[in-house]
Amino acid sequence: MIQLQKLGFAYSSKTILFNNLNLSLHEGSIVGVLGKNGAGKSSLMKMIAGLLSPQEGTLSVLGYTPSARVPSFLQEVFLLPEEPETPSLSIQEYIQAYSPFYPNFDLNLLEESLRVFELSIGTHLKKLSYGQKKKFMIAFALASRCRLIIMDEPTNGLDIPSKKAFKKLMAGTMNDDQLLLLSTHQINDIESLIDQVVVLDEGKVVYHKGMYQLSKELAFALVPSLEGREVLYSEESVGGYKVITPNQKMDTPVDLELLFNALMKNPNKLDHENN
Ligand SMILES: Nc1ncnc2c1ncn2[C@@H]1O[C@H](COP(=O)(O)OP(=O)(O)OP(=O)(O)O)[C@@H](O)[C@H]1O
Repeated sequence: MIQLQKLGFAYSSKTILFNNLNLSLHEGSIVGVLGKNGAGKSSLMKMIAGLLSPQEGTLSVLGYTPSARVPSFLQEVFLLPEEPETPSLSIQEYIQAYSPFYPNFDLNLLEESLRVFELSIGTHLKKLSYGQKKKFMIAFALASRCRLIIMDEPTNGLDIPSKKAFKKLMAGTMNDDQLLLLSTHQINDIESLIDQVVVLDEGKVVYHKGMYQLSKELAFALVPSLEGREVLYSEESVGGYKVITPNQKMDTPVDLELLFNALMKNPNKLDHENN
């Protein structure tokens, strides 16, 4: 669904953001995009949605060149930015005004999501808090039933019950012909949700792997000492060391935060896809 080849992008000649970026993503997945501040997560998402145009390489999304922004492409791609701007309308009016852009819009799903998020359809958007507005926009994005849904930091501003509701909604509503791309620093919010992880660093994809494959290859544990172990990465922690080791015996839950820290220290240490 998304193919990036040898992509190059710079906001100015002094700051090259992407240099030879390669990535291939297919439908039927929920993909988490991780990276340090300024790694380019939001820029990449904007590029995939056609709001920025790469200066080098090729980018194809659903068979389209995103920056051409043809209507049939825009109907199938929903980008929810980190700070969504909403017009001065009630939730009901917003739905009436914007749902016709999406041919597969699912009003039942929207109503169900509003119920889960405890939002009322008659409320004016200007009266919503930041987190409530965010929840409405998440609900609307899901209800668009676009084939590609992109969410930049979706859980930012959500309280703990809402984060739980978010995960439940995401896991229960995505179809096999859809791709959900999430960027976040809130790794714990997406750990159990995503089935692929992409890590950006220094203008490149330094890691891209399915969570199942990851748990087959690597083990994550808390151990009292490092002695006598083949350790790929370790971090001191309460009670000993958090370690990543080759998985030789059994699958352990993936600790994405530890994986991310390990990749930031040395992207080559873990098995990587340095396209
Ligand atoms: N409109 C812009 N003009 C110039 N530089 C920009 C612009 N937008 C972003 N940048 C720069 O591009 C780099 C990547 O920014 P981007 O917002 O894509 O990163 P990010 O990974 O989403 O960061 P964060 O995690 O902090 O949200 C940063 O160095 C940023 O300063």
